[in-house]
Parts: sequence; C-alpha cells; structure tokens
Amino acid sequence: MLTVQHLTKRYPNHTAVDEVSFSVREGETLVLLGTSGCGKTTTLKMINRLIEPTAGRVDLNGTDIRRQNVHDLRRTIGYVIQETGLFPHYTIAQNIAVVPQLLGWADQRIRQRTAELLAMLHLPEASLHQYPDQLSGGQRQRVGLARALAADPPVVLMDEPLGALDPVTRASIRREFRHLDALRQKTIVMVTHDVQEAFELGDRVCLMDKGRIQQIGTPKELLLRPANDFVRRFFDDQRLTLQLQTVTLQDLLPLLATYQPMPSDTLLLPPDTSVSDALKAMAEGQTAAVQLADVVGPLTSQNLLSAFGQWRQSPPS
Ligand SMILES: Nc1ncnc2c1ncn2[C@@H]1O[C@H](COP(=O)(O)OP(=O)(O)OP(=O)(O)O)[C@@H](O)[C@H]1O
Repeated sequence: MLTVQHLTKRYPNHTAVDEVSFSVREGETLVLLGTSGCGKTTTLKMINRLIEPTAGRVDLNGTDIRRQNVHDLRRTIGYVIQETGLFPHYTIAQNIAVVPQLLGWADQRIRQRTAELLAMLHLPEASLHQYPDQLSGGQRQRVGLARALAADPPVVLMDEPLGALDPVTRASIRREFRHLDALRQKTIVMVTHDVQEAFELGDRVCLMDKGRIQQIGTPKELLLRPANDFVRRFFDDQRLTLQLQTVTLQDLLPLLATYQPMPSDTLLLPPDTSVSDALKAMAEGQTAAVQLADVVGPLTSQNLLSAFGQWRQSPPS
C-alpha cells in the first residue's frame, strides 16, 4: 500500500503541488491526470524522492520513505519515463540488467530474467545485442518497461510512458499493458494528460488542476458524478467516447430486451462488457446476449445503441 499525505511542493514563486493525499492499494493502478503544469510529474517524483517535498509524507507499506536509504528505495520502485531513459551506449541486454546488477544477481539469473522479459514484452531476441537507437519507438518503450520490471519491484511509477509514440502504436501498446499479468499485480502510479489512456488503464483516476486534486475515483465516478464544474468540463470534449467505454451492458439492462431463449451458438457477453467492446464484438452483425442466469436477448447493435441513446437522455445522477 502506497499512501501519500498532504504532499506539498513549493518553489519560491509557485506552489507546484498543494496538499495532495491519496492511497494506492496493492495491485491497483492510479492515474494522475490533468493539463500541462498541474503538478503530476512533481507528485510522481516525490514518491521516489527525485524531488524532496516541502511538506507532507509518503509511506510505503506503512513506513515513511524518508526513513529508507534513497538508493534502496529506488530499487524497489520501478520507474518508466516518456523518453525511456535508456543508456544509449548500452545494449538492450545491458540496459535491462542495470538494476539486477546493482542488486548483485548472478549472471545466469540475469540472463534468464532478461529472456523472460523479452518474451513477455514481445521483443525480438536479436534486439538484445542492439543499441536503443536501432529499435523503433514502440520497441524502446517496451525495453523501458522491461528495465523497470527487471527486478520485479512491487511499485512502478510511469510518467507519460507512451507519450513519445504515434497514436496507433500507442493504442496497441496500451492494450498490451492492460493485459500484462506482470503489471496487474503491481501497485502503479501513472501520469498522463491523455483522457482515453487514463480511462483505459486506471482503476482509479486522480484529476488534478493547479497542484490540487479536483477529484479522485473510478473513471465512471468522475464521468457520472463529477465533484465540480472543472471535472465536468474536463471531460466535455470526449464525453460520448468515454461513455461508450465506461457504460456497461449491466448499466443498460433495464433498457434492453427481456428474457428470451437464445440459440445455442449465441455470442454471450459478460455484463461488465462496455458498450464499445460489445459493439466491436458484434461488428459482423452477429446477434449476442448478455450472459446472465436468465439470458437477456437478443442483443443487436441496433437495440444496444438504442438503449445507450435512452441512457444518455437521462444518465443516473
Ligand atoms: N524546479 C522548478 N522550479 C520552479 N517551478 C517548477 C519547477 N519544476 C516544476 N515547476 C513548476 O511546477 C508546476 C508543476 O510542474 P509539473 O512538471 O509537475 O507539471 P505536470 O502536470 O507534470 O506537467 P506536464 O504534463 O507538462 O509535464 C509547473 O507550473 C512547473 O512550471
């Protein structure tokens, strides 16, 4: 458990982070979201002591991080940044091995772990002996992640980890990240200014403005129960897309068709399927049903969109 309490960073003429408090449970991903300059990176860097706070504290599993040796602390916290921070004159294998070597792992163990990470992150074996500038941006980003995960740290901090990538690569690596078991078990704090990314990767989102938290909650809570006008306006531009991503079949059940026996080859979708995923699954015009004890059906793109339209007319408050 990572706990941040009243964390504050003041510069002579400016308060970059103002009394920020939150907790991140083991295995949870918290996304710090907000416009440029709102204090996301400063908050993140105070967690691994790259920046010392003016006030407040950070506890990792109940211990104040200031009580820990700073080098030990950084070895237990993985760190991924936008430009990957790879050493240009080290091969990929050497870059991945940096922390295990500092920890004194035997060569054989490092080789084994490196091979495991390459396979997990879909990196070609040949890349081991290449240098960062011989790889594509997407591959470099995967190496950055491999390096952060090498010694299996329980906590990983990510600062705009996909920021340098084109939108297509970005979306595909984002999907990979979401399905990576090695990341699911980690406590992750991730910084982004990309709302889609925050909604896709965050279990909870912490929306910041001018150094302060405006709201912290699940993507759905922020979208449906904004704490103030700032939060409401922040999502205005992308409201429809975000609703398609967060509203689930379960939410629409009262608006969908009633029980009806379905043919045995019907595509069954779990109730927590988002409207956009359900529409994708039915892209070929296939009929589906929500997978419940008493099956609701039939579910077609048309009746789903019609239920979603009704839901949008009067979303729950
Ligand atoms: N060393 C510093 N001295 C003075 N002000 C600073 C310093 N570092 C950061 N700031 C200011 O603190 C504020 C927060 O910066 P921070 O980098 O945390 O924002 P951010 O939300 O991560 O923005 P971005 O998305 O653009 O990286 C900004 O106004 C920035 O100019």
